[in-house]
Amino acid sequence: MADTELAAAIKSALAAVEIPGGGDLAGYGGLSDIIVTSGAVAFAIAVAPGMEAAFGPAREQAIAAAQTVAGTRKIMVSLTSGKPPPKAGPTFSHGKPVPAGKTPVPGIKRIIAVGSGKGGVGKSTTAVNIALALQAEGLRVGILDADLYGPSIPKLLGLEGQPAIRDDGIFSPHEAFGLEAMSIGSMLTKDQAVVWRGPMATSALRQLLRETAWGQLDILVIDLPPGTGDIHISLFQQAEVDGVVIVSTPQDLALIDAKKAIDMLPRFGVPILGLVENMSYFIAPDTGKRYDIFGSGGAERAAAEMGMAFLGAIPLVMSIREGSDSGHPPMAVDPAGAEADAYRAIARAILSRQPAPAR
Ligand SMILES: Nc1ncnc2c1ncn2[C@@H]1O[C@H](COP(=O)(O)OP(=O)(O)OP(=O)(O)O)[C@@H](O)[C@H]1O
Repeated sequence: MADTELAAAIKSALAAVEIPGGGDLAGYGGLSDIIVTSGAVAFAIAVAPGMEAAFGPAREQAIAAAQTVAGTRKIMVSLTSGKPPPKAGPTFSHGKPVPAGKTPVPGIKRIIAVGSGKGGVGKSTTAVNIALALQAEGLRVGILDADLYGPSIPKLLGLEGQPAIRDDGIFSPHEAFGLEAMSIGSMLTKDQAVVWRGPMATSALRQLLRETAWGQLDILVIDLPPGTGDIHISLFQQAEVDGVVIVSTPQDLALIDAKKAIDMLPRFGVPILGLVENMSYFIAPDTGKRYDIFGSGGAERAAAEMGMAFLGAIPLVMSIREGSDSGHPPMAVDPAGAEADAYRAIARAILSRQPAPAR
């Protein structure tokens, strides 16, 4: 079945799902487009603030109904709270038409998200150092840890304590190395497990993004969770993300995962800025000799095959691991070092594709 036919069949199946207040999901104005990829089906249900729990059963039934027609594809349904999107007509933000449901985040000119196909490839480390490298280019930069299931920004930036909350309930972000930083991780006790149900995670993301006093930022870097899921869908549907950077290691498996991760982006209208190859090669600390331990050029070839830009490669070096794991990002503590050069080159490649902040 073609993707459009499958989307239509899923929409018909959603007619069997009752929603709070009467009526069915297929006819509900808050139902987003149904996005079908080779491995997944994704859609969102916009509900009024406070109605997330009431819509929980409808979400479960929607997943079950979609699964009956979608075969082995993974079904991802998120509840987004806020005003249901208007039924017709584009809304306008900063002079540009934006798809229904997306609203700008006040004070933030551009949003760049950093994602990966799977965990452990160094996505968060790369996000932090790219944010610092963008700052080194003279931009005001913030970083939001959207990896709600495994937040690592507090460790990477050495954030201590909880963010302050103003009288009006808005978070004051942490300041670290000149970055404005927010992470759910700094609100958890050490080793506390994060168990979110989908709607809770998406509303936590909305709060972190929209109820933080970011000030005026040229760029907000968002560290996404690995893979694709509720958080990605929720973010891409509520905010205009100007581009996504995909981080991958050279191993083939990770690259296959990365391909899956990027497959869904164009369907949300989110541009892919390009691929960063992390832990690309190893420089022996004693001899300075370079070893392409996983083979070389895999990510660059994969990027070319997928028709996207190759933004650069970061070596596998002990100083990155040690500095990152102790809250001393190499880009901040050794801006003249070779590692910083690699991150700076990537930041410049990003800016060359996303020139001056336009909003
Ligand atoms: N270029 C590098 N050289 C050496 N170590 C690195 C490099 N990049 C990341 N690391 C290390 O790899 C580990 C995983 O990195 P990181 O937490 O950034 O990955 P991630 O993809 O964000 O993982 P998760 O999916 O768990 O969030 C960390 O210990 C980090 O210090």
